[in-house]
This record gives sequence, structure tokens and C-alpha cells, in this order.
Amino acid sequence: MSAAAPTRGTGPGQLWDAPAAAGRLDATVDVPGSKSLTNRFLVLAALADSPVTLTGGLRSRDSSLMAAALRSMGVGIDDATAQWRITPGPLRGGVHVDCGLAGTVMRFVPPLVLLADAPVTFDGDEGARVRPMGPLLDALRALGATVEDGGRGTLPFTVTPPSEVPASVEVDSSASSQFVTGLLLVAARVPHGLTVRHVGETLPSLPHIDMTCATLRDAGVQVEQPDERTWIVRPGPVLLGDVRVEPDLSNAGPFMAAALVAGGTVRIPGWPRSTTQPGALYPELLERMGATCNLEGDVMTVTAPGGVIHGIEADLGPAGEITPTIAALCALADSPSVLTGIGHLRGHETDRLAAIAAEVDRAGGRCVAGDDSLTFEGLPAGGLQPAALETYHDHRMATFAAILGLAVPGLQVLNVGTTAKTMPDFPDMWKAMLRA
Ligand SMILES: O=C(O)C1=C[C@@H](OP(=O)(O)O)[C@@H](O)[C@H](O)C1
Ligand SMILES: C=C(OP(=O)(O)O)C(=O)O
Repeated sequence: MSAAAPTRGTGPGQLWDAPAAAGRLDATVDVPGSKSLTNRFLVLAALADSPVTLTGGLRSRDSSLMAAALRSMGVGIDDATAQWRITPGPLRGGVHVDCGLAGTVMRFVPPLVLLADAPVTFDGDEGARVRPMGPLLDALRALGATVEDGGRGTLPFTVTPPSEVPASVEVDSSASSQFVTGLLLVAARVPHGLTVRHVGETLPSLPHIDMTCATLRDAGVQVEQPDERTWIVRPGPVLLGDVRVEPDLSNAGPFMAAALVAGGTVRIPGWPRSTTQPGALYPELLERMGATCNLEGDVMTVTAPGGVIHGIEADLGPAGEITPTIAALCALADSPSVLTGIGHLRGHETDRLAAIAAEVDRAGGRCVAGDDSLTFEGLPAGGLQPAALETYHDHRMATFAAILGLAVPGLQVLNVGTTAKTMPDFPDMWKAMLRA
């Protein structure tokens, strides 16, 4: 008997009819809070000297997993209203942490065990069990913790706190900047502070490490960076107070990209004047691809003629997480594109280089994945063809598919609900933008 045909819907195994653009856009899209800032603030609040009020926090699978992990370790988190109240407490172990598929949970929580009173076990989704962890686990061992991972260097593992923590550690963070961030976040609270030195060849997502340092400094923590691969965090109090989370600029990207595909205008309110979020690169990249971007007050306005998208050559090493959105535009562009500096995306929610190449191919386009790059031929003469695109449990592959769907009537997306990782309302927000 053959397997039942997928039903229509947004859940696992279900197909979502991606709306095609029916005309020029004129939309204002309120994007929820940044995943990266929300989860940094939650961790820092857990280490703070007094309760913290957090406004604009993201409600999504990744932030819920972070809150659940911290609660289980003894942190009070009241998120019943829009202003969350986080009450730090002594960190306890003897608990199990579900990391889901969240890099921020699997890389930011294990270093907290350096301060806990008993071992903590960690596991996550099947797809999380292949995400790189080894260099961070080795760094925790060098800091005196006992880590049992069956020699795999991946989830699941158990971290047992050390009796003493040395004042410096080396880590190869070439597979993920989150290894350095995880160590820096806890550093002010270990007895002698911590010097973290990156020893790998490349270091992706530097803006995300800058975000960590900026967040620490805003909390009164002294962070020095004597050279581009060393961070020194002095021991001391963490004074977070009241914090507000910026909108997630990476999640603004698909809506901004929609203006290029459909034509018209998309406005993103709440755009920060200055930010460490990698999504800050969108305006420049989208302008090179044919849009006009203007920041007036705190509203970023993207305007484009529609149907005119230029290919691009770009090093996305600093901003790997925006790659799937730029990649969707490259697949629809009037000339070839090459995106480089993105080898580490093979360790993201899925192997994103393989996934993007496979899904462009499924829709009748051409994209070749290299070790560290994606090369696109651009839009084929007859355009892309309707197909049911796979999302691989990857929120950004779902938004990638939705962008293609704007230009390809009849395109479908399998499990678009996987966007709940960082943007649970995505399907409705997308339709509202299109008035579909
Ligand atoms: O620290 C963070 O919040 C993040 C860092 C980056 O990780 P990688 O350096 O593993 O790409 C980014 O891709 C991820 O979405 C969020
Ligand atoms: C790589 C990403 O997430 P994570 O925080 O799980 O690494 C991402 O959101 O693109």
C-alpha cells in the first residue's frame, strides 16, 4: 500500500499552498523580537545580581526552550505578560535540558553548568544530534568540567560541574560563533573571569560575538578584546536592569525580500539606528539586488519595481543566517550569483548548502553547493516550476520556499509550521502582507 498523500495544512507532513504575489505590495510588517537577543538576555538575567525586566521578548520554540532550561535550573521566569520578569537564583543541576533544534540553547546553557551544583543532561531533536558541539565540550573539559558524550562530540551529553574553574580557555569556534558566545556569557561569573581564545582558522558570524560583547558591556561587565581572536572578561556583577529586545532583523528579511519579488513597498517598524544584528546587512544587499531601502525614524522602507532582481556576489560569512533569504532572491535573479564564506551552514538546522541546492533544483532552477559557497545560474528562461518544497525542520528553508512561492503560482511548502522555531505566526503574517 502506498503512503497516504500529504494533507493541506501547516504541520509536519502537511503541504501549505504558498501564496503567489498578485500585485504590488503595500505592507507594514511588525516583526517579533530577536531570537539572538532574547536568548542572550535570558541567560544573562539568570546570572544577574537582581531581577530583570525584559520587554519585547520573542515568543517562539527557541525562546521557550531557553526559558524552560533556565527555569529547571532554578531561575524564576514570569512571562505571563508582555514584560517578562526574570529572577536569578543559585543555579541547580540534577535536571535534563531539551535543546530542541536551538543552537542558542545547546551552546549557551552547557557553560552555565560550570556554576551549577550537580550534573545536567542535554539532548534535543534528531536533527540537533548532528549539529557541531565538540569544540565547546572540549573547552568545558579544559575548564574542569566532566563531559560524557560517548566520544561523539554531539548531543546527547552530560556535563558535571568542576570544583575549580581556570581563568582561560582555548576553543576552535570555526564551526559556530556560538561556542565563543556561550563561554563569554558565563565568564563574568566564574571566580577569576575568563580569557577566551579562538584557535580555529575561520570565525563565522562575528557580529553575533560583537552582540554578545555589547550585551555584556550594557550589563556593566568589563570585556576587552586585545586582538581579533581573544576576549578577556573580568569577574564582576551582571547589572542588566530593564532591557528591551529589538525586532529580529533576520526574520524581517523574507518580508523585505518579498518587495523585490512582487514589487511595491514593505515597511519594517522598530528598525534600530545601530545594532549588532547581522540582518543589518539586508538594506545594502537588497539595494545591490535592485531595491531601494530607506530608514526614516525607526521605519525601514524597502521599495522595488517587481520582477527585477539582480544576481550578486557576496561573502556572507559574517551573516550566515541571512543566507537562505538572499539565496531565494539569487534563484530568481536575472544574472548569476555566488555566495561565499558559508561552509559552516552545513552545521545549521540542516545542511543548508545541500538543502538550498536541492530545493532550487526541485523548482527547476540551478544552484551548485561548494565546500564554502553556493553558485546560482539565476532564473531559467521559462521561470521556476511549481513543486512541493522540503523544509528539513529548518525555519529559514520554510521562508526561503515562501519567497520562491511569490513568483511561482502553485508552489507548495512542506511543514511551513517549522517557522515556529523563531516566528510562530509566519504563515498568517505572510498572508497579511499579501492580503491573500
Ligand atoms: O549567537 C547567535 O545568536 C547566533 C549565531 C550564529 O550562529 P553560527 O555562528 O553557528 O552561524 C547564527 O547563525 C545563529 O542563527 C544565531
Ligand atoms: C542558525 C540558526 O539558528 P541556531 O540559533 O539554532 O543556530 C538560524 O536561526 O539561522
